[in-house]
Amino acid sequence: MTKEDQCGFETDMSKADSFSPNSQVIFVLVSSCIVESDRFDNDQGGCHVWIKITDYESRSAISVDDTLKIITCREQQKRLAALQTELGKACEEGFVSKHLLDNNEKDSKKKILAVNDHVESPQEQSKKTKSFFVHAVEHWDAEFYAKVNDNVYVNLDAVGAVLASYLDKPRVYIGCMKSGEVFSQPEQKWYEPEWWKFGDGKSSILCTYTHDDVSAGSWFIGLDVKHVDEGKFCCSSWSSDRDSYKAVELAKDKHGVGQVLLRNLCGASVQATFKPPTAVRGGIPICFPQFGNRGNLEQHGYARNRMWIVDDNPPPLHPNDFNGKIYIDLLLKSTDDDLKIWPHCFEFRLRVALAFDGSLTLISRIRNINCKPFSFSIAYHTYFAVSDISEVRVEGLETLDYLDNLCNRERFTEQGDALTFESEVDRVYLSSSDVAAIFDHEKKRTFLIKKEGLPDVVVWNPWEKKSKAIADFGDEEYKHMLCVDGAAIEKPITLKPGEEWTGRLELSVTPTS
Ligand SMILES: O=P(O)(O)OC[C@H]1O[C@@H](O)[C@H](O)[C@@H](O)[C@@H]1O
Repeated sequence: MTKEDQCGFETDMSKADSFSPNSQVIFVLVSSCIVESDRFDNDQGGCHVWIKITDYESRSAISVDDTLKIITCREQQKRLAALQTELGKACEEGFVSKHLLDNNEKDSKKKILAVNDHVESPQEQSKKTKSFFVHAVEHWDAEFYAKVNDNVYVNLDAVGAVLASYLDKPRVYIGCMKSGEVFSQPEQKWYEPEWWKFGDGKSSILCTYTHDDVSAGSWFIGLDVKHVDEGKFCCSSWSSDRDSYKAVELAKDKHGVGQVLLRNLCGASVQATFKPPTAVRGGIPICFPQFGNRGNLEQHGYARNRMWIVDDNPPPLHPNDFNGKIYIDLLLKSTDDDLKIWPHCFEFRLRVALAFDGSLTLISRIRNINCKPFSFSIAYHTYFAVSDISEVRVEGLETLDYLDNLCNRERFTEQGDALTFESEVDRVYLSSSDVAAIFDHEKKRTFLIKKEGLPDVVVWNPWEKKSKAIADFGDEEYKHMLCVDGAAIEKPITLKPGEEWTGRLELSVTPTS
C-alpha cells in the first residue's frame, strides 16, 4: 500500500531535541504563500506557505529535510504513542495471545494477527505479506485490507478519508504506486534485485520478489482490480520524485535558502524578493502591530520582516487545531531594537496548520508580557491567486460599511450584491461576518475565508497603474491576484498586562460548477 521509508521517523525524531531555537534561528516569511509554480500567472490551483529556514551561526543545526520530517511526524508520534498504550493494555488482557487466536476463531475479527512459522528477514518479507493477506481474507470480513510497513507512521485520519471515498467501488487496489517495469539498475531507487523474474512467464502467479511491494503489485496484475495510484499514501513527498499531490515540499529559493513549502491556496509575485528583511510580495504576510500607515511604524508594522523562531513548547491549543494536520508553531518577541520603535513587550505565537484536504489555518495568540497596556492592529495580508480579476466576485461583504483608502479613508456603504473588480480597490470593510468567499468562475473554484476575532476585511488590488509603480510586482500581475485579509483594524485591540488575544483564519478551497 505504501512506498516505504518515507517518514524515516525514528532517526528523525531522535534529532528533535537538538532543534532548539538557540541552535537554529528560523526566518519566517510569516506564512507567505506561493502558487505551485511560484507565480501569480501560472496558478495550478495550489499554493505554498513559505517558511524560510536558514542556518544561523550553527553547525549542529538540523537540516531542512529533518525539520520537515519532525513537523510532519510529530502528530503521528502522539497518535502512535496513544495507540501503543492501548495496545499495551490490550496485550495485558491477553488480547493478542496466540492461544486466544487459535482457540477462539469466532472472535478473530477483533484479534491481532500472529503470523505462524515466519522467519523475520528481508528476504522473507514477501512471504509474510502473502501470509497476512491469506489470513486476513480468510478470517476478517473487512472493506479494505491494508499493508503498511512498520517504519511508516500512518496518518489514520487521512487514510480513513481516502478509503471512504472508494467504499462504493469494488475491487480496487490503492497505493502510492510506480507503474510499469520494475527497476533493474542497482543505482535506481526501489531497485528490485529479482527484477528478472518479472513477467518472464515462468513464475507462478504468486511469485515473490525481494521487495514485498513489488510482489504485492505483481499479484494484483492478473486480477480484475482497478489500480488506483494515490499519491497521498506516500506519507509525504519530501523523498518522492512524484509530481502528484504534494502537500509538503522542500525547495530552495533563488538564494539557495532551504524552504518548507506547505501547499495551499495563495500566490506570490514573480518579482517577489525573498531576502530578509523585506516583506514578500505574496503569501500571507502578517501585518502587526500596525496596519498600513496608520501609525508611526513602517508600513504594515514590522512583524512581517522579522526573524521568527520555532516554538517547541507552545501553550496547548484545542485538539481541533492539530488533529490530522501538519503544523508548526512560531514565536515572535520584540528585540531591544524593536522596543525602541514600539515600546511594548509581547509574545506573538503563530500556529500554521495544514490539513490533509489542503485547508490552511493560522492561529495567532498575542500576549502582553509588559506591565502596561498596549493596543495593536493586525491583518493576515492574504494574496489569493485568481484566474482573472475581472471575472471574480467576493461575497460576504455586501451592505457593509467600508473605509476607502483611495479616498482618505472616507466611510462608504457597499451597495452591490457582490464585490466585482474593474479598477483599483483598497478598502477596509468593517464589522463583517466570520465568512467571506471569493468565487473564481474560470477556475471553477471558491476560496472560503473563515475567521474569528478579526472583524474587518481588507480588499486590495492595485490594478494597472499602481502595479507599475510597485517595484517587486509585475505590470500585469494585478490580473491574477486579489488580497482579501482577515483583520482587526478599525478598533485596535487593547491588551492589559498578562492578557492574551486570539485571532484565527481558516482558508479552504472548494470546487464550484
Ligand atoms: O506594498 P505593501 O506594503 O505590501 O502593501 C500593499 C497594500 O496592502 C494593502 O493591504 C493596503 O490596503 C494597501 O494600501 C497597500 O498598498
